[in-house]
Amino acid sequence: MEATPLQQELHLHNLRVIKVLGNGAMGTVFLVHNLISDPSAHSPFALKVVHKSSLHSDRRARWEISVLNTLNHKPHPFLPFLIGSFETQQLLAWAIPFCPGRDLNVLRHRQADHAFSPAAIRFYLAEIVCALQHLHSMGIVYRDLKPENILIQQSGHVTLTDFDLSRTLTPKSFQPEEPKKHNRNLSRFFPTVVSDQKRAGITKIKSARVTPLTRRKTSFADGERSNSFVGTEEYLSPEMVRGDGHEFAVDWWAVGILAYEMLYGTTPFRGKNRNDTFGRILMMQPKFTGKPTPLTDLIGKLLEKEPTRRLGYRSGACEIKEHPFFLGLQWKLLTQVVRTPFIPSKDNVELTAKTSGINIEEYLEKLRETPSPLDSSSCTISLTEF
Ligand SMILES: Nc1ncnc2c1ncn2[C@@H]1O[C@H](COP(=O)(O)OP(=O)(O)OP(=O)(O)O)[C@@H](O)[C@H]1O
Repeated sequence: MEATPLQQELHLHNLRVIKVLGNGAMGTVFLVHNLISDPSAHSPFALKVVHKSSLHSDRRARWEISVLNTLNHKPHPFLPFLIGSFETQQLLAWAIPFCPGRDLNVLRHRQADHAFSPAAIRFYLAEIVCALQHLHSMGIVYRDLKPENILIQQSGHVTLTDFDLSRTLTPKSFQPEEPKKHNRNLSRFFPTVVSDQKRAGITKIKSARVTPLTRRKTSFADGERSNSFVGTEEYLSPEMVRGDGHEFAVDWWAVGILAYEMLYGTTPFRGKNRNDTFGRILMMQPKFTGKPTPLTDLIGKLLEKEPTRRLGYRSGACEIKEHPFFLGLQWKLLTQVVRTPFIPSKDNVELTAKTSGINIEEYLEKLRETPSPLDSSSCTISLTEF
C-alpha cells in the first residue's frame, strides 16, 4: 500500500478525538482531526479502530482495509475511500471520509411513520444500485446492505460503509445448485448478541436486528463462490439462510428488503424470533398494502426467492436500472443532484466537543473490559468456523 503524506502523519499521538460516531460489532468509529495538518479541525475524518486481540476482528479489519484500498484505485462517488491506516501493538486503525448526515436508519426514524416518500426512495435506491454495481464490477459482493450501513454525506448523497463482510467473487462463477434439503437447527448458529452500543453506553437508533455473524467456513476452494453465512437476519436472502452458495444476487435481494423497509417502515419477513424470521424468508411472500405501483412491482421482483429468477441475476444492475420505477431517471446526472431528499445541517458537524478528552486506547480497553458476546463460548461455532 502506497503511503501518502497524510498516511505518514496518521498516528494515535497526532490525532485528537472529537467524538465517538458509533460502535459496531467489530470496532469503534471516532470523529478525529489531525493535530499537525489540521489543528483547527476544519477537515475532520472518521477513524475506525479495532482491537487486534481477536483474530476474527483482526482478519475482518484487514480485509476491510484492503477493500477500501482497492476503492482508492477505482473510486466511486457513493463509496468511501481509504485516507490512511496504521497499527499499534494492540490496535488497527483506518481513516475514511466523515459522513455528517448519520445513516439511513436514523433518517428513516425521523420520517412520519418511519417511512420515506417514493421520490426519496427512488433517489436513495438509485444511488445504492450504482454503488453495488461498482462493487460487483470489481468482483466484490457486499453482503451487508442495511440502512445502518448507508451513510449520508454532507452533500446529501449516500456512502455505503462497512466492508468487513464483503467477499470477492468472479461474475461468471455462479452455477445454480439444485435446491438442497435442509434440516439444520439454525438457532444454534445464532447466539443472542447484545448490542455493543449498550456496552459502550452509546445511544443509537438501531432496529432489533442482530449484529452480523458468520455461520459457516468461508470456502473459496474454487476461488469463485462464497459459502459463508453472514449478514443481518432480516436482510438475509433465502440462499444465505439455506447456507447454499450465493453470489451477487444476494445484494439485489437486500435492495428489495431495503426498499420495502423504506416504503413501509418495517422489513417484510420479520418474525417473532430468529427461526421464525428465517422460516418467513424461505416460505412467505411479501405483503403489499394499497394499489400495486412500479415500486411494489420492483420490490416483488427483487424479493424473488429463487436467485436465478431474481431481478439483477441475469445482467446485474442494468436490469434494475431499466425497471419502470426508475423511468426517466438520469443516471449519469445523479451525482449532480443538488436538492437531495435530506441535507445535513452544518450543526450536524458538531465540532464543539473538540476537547472530548477521549483517549482511543483507554476507550477501547474499557470496551474490552465488558466481555463481548462475540467472545463467549456460545459463539464458538460461528467464529471458529469462519
Ligand atoms: N464515515 C463515517 N462517518 C460517520 N459515521 C460513521 C462513519 N463510519 C461509521 N460511522 C458510524 O459508526 C457506526 C459503526 O460503523 P461500522 O458499521 O463501520 O462498524 P462495524 O463494527 O463494522 O459495524 P457492524 O456492527 O455493522 O459490523 C455506523 O453505524 C455509523 O453510525
